[in-house]
Amino acid sequence: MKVGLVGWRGMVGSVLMQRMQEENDFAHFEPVFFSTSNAGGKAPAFASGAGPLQDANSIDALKRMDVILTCQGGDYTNEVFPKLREAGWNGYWIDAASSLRMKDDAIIILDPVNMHVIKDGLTKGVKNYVGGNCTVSLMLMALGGLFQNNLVEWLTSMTYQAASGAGAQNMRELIAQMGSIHSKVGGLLADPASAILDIDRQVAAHINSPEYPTANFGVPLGGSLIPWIDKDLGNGQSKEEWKGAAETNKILGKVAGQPGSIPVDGLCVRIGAMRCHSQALTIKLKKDVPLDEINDMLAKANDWVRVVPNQREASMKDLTPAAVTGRMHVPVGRLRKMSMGGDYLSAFTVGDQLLWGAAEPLRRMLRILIER
Ligand SMILES: NC(=O)C1=CN([C@@H]2O[C@H](COP(=O)(O)OP(=O)(O)OC[C@H]3O[C@@H](n4cnc5c(N)ncnc54)[C@H](OP(=O)(O)O)[C@@H]3O)[C@@H](O)[C@H]2O)C=CC1
Ligand SMILES: N[C@@H](CC(=O)OP(=O)(O)O)C(=O)O
Repeated sequence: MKVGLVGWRGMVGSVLMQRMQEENDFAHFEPVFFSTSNAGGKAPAFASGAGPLQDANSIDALKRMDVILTCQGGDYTNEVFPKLREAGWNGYWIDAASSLRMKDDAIIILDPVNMHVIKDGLTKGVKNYVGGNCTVSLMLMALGGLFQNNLVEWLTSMTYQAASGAGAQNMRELIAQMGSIHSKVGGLLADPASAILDIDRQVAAHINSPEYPTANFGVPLGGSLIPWIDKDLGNGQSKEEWKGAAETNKILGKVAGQPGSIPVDGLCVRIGAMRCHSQALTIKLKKDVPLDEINDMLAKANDWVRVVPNQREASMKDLTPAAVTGRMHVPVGRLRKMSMGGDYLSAFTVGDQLLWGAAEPLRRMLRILIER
């Protein structure tokens, strides 16, 4: 099987390549590396034997692939995908970008949660498989057990999303912002006798000054937060918030707003974490199920979810971006029945948005195709 890899040196692509090496994926297909900027250049060193980089904008070169896996981004997909299909290419398209997610002829892939939807799509001849929004995928990995047991009447998700979701330049900017705060008040900080309100005054003035590096986020993130992610839909909702219902339901084989669908809504916020998205969830259950049964269902749902006991020490140690960054497991904790009643469940979850939130579902889809 010839697999064309596009976007492999970007941030999502690099995480994907790392995971594919760890899982020995390259032993199972013939990789062909593409580039939008360096056609003819050398394939990456880890892919010994792969030929020179192919032109990612050449429909002729792309047409020779059985599968194309792209992390190049939505603009690339919008530009190349329609031309490729118009040219009669009938291969499998696996994509990290959101462009095709809601199309009728595309399936959103998250196999630990929706293998049945993926298998059904393959049987019906669907050729387009798209990774879900990171926040949605991570929420479903954490709460899979509740969905499997048809227990969710509705849910709200209040998010704490990392800088990585906005891209590599934004991660760099967050660090630059943190460093610039420190360099501004480093002298005062080193003096134990300095007044904290003097330090605070200088920090506040600095993060609101033109000196503070905000070219990518547009506003301060370090020392602050940004209560809006993605486009403004004009109805008070951000596009990131809209994806909650639209994508959750599509992943589960339902259609948001239609009978049988699950209402999902919330508020998406960017915070100064590097690459882990966190979410505080309020879940309205269809019935009052005892907490120990809920813990059990959640823990059994897939191999990556980890139920963290709802205790102070465990929550502070295991349920944070710092503890989860770069790791495959998806902890869920702070589980308790809320004061509104036994059918209201509170939860908090954290996940690496570049792993299960972006790269992992793609490589697993490729293995599903290879192993068919
Ligand atoms: N960031 C995220 O959290 C998520 C992103 N996605 C999707 O994945 C897409 C790609 O995102 P992301 O990986 O963050 O994008 P990047 O900007 O890191 O990479 C995209 C492309 O930029 C080119 N590029 C130019 N300069 C560099 C450089 N210095 N280092 C590496 N690559 C460079 C590469 O293309 P070339 O080699 O052809 O020059 C690369 O494939 C997004 O547009 C989005 O659709 C999906 C889920 C989450
Ligand atoms: N929007 C997400 C990242 C992302 O790329 O999402 P999507 O794949 O839905 O465009 C974030 O900013 O955290």
